[in-house]
Amino acid sequence: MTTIHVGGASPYDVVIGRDLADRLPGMLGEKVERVAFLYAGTLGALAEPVLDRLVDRFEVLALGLPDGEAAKTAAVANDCWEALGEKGFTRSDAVVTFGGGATTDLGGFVAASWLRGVRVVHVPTTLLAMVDAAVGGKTGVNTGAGKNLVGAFHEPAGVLCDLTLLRTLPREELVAGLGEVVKCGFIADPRILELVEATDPATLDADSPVLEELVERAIRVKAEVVVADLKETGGADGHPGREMLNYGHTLAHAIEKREAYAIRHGEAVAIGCVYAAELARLAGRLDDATAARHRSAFERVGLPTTYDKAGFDDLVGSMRVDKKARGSQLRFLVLDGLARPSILAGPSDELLRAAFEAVSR
Ligand SMILES: NC(=O)c1ccc[n+]([C@@H]2O[C@H](COP(=O)([O-])OP(=O)(O)OC[C@H]3O[C@@H](n4cnc5c(N)ncnc54)[C@H](O)[C@@H]3O)[C@@H](O)[C@H]2O)c1
Ligand SMILES: O=C(O)C(=O)C[C@@H](O)[C@H](O)[C@H](O)COP(=O)(O)O
Ligand SMILES: [Zn+2]
Repeated sequence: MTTIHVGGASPYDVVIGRDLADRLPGMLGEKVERVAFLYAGTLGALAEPVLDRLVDRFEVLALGLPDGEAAKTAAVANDCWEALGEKGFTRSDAVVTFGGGATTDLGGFVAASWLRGVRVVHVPTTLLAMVDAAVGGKTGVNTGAGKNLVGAFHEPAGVLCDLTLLRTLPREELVAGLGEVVKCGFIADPRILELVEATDPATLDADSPVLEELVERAIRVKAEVVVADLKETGGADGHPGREMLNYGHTLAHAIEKREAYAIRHGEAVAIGCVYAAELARLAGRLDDATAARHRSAFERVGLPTTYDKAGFDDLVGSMRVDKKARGSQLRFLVLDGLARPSILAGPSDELLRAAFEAVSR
């Protein structure tokens, strides 16, 4: 078992290991009386051991949520608020989330907004949620205009990454999670890329020690970044700060919207990172070999690196509501080299299009 401490004004621990359900009540603390257990509704059987531990110690309100991205709506958040209101949840009560990143984002947002903020502990059940969504306090829902446009920063009181929960995760979901892991390799920890390149991707499963190392490394990357710049206001000396975690996401979120969320987030991130690498290469900021390594690393684990050529105009429209945009200016997180994140502000239409050609099919 490994514990990664995430410092800052509201510090917490991310515990990574196996069969961790017994640790959950302790993470909630002594003062909590009632717990709202917000879980992905399709995962009832998987949630049972965790729910049992909660029922032993707390009064529990269990709310099954719609599966995946369908949970990330204002309407679902509202249903949760109404349920908490009916039970009279107070500020000394807490939320526990159990599911993938869509569940932790929605549940985190409910916790952030109920009474302006109650404790939340995340129990992520996908690789993606373990290495990314459950850590760092970004919570939120989608709107008609795009992804994650309403939300709040609300750090968890703890995160429990029980790798045994990944045993039932479909292969494509595990692969999607590797998209965010490989992203961390490019922005901050090249050892991640070496591990991915040296390992047969088929062996990366819930019981793989290499997967465990990848999980730990990706969480360390995220923890270090969010401690330095929780609210994404930027780092010192022009360093992009937390925006570095958004590598590949400008295009990724636009693709997800265009696909009505039928593409997995991690898949879209892979395409988005290859696109960002092409932008940087064509702008003369990234060498050819590192750009090519993007394509090979994401493809090696089974992720897509190309997208429908016809989508360009629609995607550019959606990218304009990306949170990194300022006024009419698009801003992209790019690399000036391996693990050297920086910002490309106001790229020309020609550059946007040329880079898109390189990822088009
Ligand atoms: N807040 C953040 O910092 C952050 C970071 C990255 C991603 N995200 C968000 O996370 C979401 C993507 O998360 P995701 O990839 O986990 O997708 P998801 O939550 O949609 O889960 C994917 C699918 O896996 C199923 N599933 C989950 N755990 C399972 C298990 N153990 N066994 C069997 N099936 C299981 C779910 O029911 C769902 O159908 C996106 O909405 C993305 O925007 C947020
Ligand atoms: O934690 C962050 O910061 C990230 O950007 C991590 C991303 O992987 C994640 O998908 C996040 O939800 C994107 O946030 P958004 O601010 O672009 O909505
Ligand atoms: Zn992401």
